[in-house]
Amino acid sequence: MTAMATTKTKLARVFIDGEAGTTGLEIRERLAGVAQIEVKSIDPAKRKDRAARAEMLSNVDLVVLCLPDDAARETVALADELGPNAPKIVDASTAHRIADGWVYGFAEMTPGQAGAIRTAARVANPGCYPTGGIALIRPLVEAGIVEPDYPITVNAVSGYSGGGRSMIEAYEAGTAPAFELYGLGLEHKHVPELQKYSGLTRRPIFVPSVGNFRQGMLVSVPLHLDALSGRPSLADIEAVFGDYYKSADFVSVVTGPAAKAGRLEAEALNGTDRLEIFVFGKPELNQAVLVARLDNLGKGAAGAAVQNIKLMLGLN
Ligand SMILES: NC(=O)C1=CN([C@@H]2O[C@H](COP(=O)(O)OP(=O)(O)OC[C@H]3O[C@@H](n4cnc5c(N)ncnc54)[C@H](OP(=O)(O)O)[C@@H]3O)[C@@H](O)[C@H]2O)C=CC1
Ligand SMILES: CC(=O)N[C@@H](CCC(=O)OP(=O)(O)O)C(=O)O
Repeated sequence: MTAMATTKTKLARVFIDGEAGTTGLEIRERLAGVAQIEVKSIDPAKRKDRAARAEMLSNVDLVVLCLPDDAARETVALADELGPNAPKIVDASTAHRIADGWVYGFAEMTPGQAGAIRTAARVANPGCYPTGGIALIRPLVEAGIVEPDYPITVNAVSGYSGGGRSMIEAYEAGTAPAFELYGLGLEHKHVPELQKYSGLTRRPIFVPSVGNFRQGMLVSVPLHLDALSGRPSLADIEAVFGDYYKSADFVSVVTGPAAKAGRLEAEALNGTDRLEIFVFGKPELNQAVLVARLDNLGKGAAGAAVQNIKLMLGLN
């Protein structure tokens, strides 16, 4: 008999804590297509059981937290108890986005960010709205066009899946409004990460809204060009974005007729992990509106999480 051993590549083991939730399901679907990853599931009856979760943590290479903030903190505490045997962590909740010891999981944010994610043990996945806002603001702050203390306003609209299971149920039962502004107390949970990673010293005003469509997102930033450093033209701003994202796989700058049409719908990137940037405006008025379009469940959540998981496991 030929002694030919079958060589089996070792798969990376990933546990999705909260795999039955909105974000967990999206991540699970995406990981099903990654040959080098084996997703480990917990007995659904034990999904909130501390001992069962601790046991799972000790048997995987990476855990993704798709949980409310308090439950995410609890899983991190369980991982801390494992010391050097703790798995790597990607946290999709808001709990650790500006916390020390965590790397912010927006790979295109700076030239070094993908490298930082690659070597990190703990990565905080960005919020959906900050993904759009930071993508628009940070390049202009770094280019010196937007001063860090410029009074920035960010407006945004999201599909209702952004609100998780309870909001999805309310919309699908027909009990939610067709459209509403919210966060009008100006304390939305995304403001701290939006400010920090955009590089702003002045707290931005953030006005989110939600409409009667399942997923899709537009994040917009109005600017008075004559109040910016160097009074840039629309073309100058487009050029900054074009250069900043020239090597990015998932972020692109849309120019030409689409950017001149003067209107934009929110659902065009649904089902993708991409983010598009548009520069609208009228030179004679010295006014511009920058817009980021993304799928809140794609680049705004699960797409970014899978991008981070792959980087952390050395798969891209
Ligand atoms: N929806 C979105 O667009 C985005 C959401 N996020 C973040 O991801 C996280 C999850 O959100 P989302 O998927 O929308 O929420 P969902 O409400 O859809 O899902 C949350 C999941 O967590 C489970 N869960 C709740 N408490 C515990 C616990 N103590 N132990 C174990 N499992 C628990 C829930 O189970 P059960 O229902 O049985 O209680 C449910 O399966 C949140 O922190 C959210 O902020 C991040 C980016 C985007
Ligand atoms: C429509 C809606 O309610 N959206 C959520 C944000 C969803 C999201 O991506 O935020 P996290 O990643 O921080 O959960 C909200 O405004 O709280």
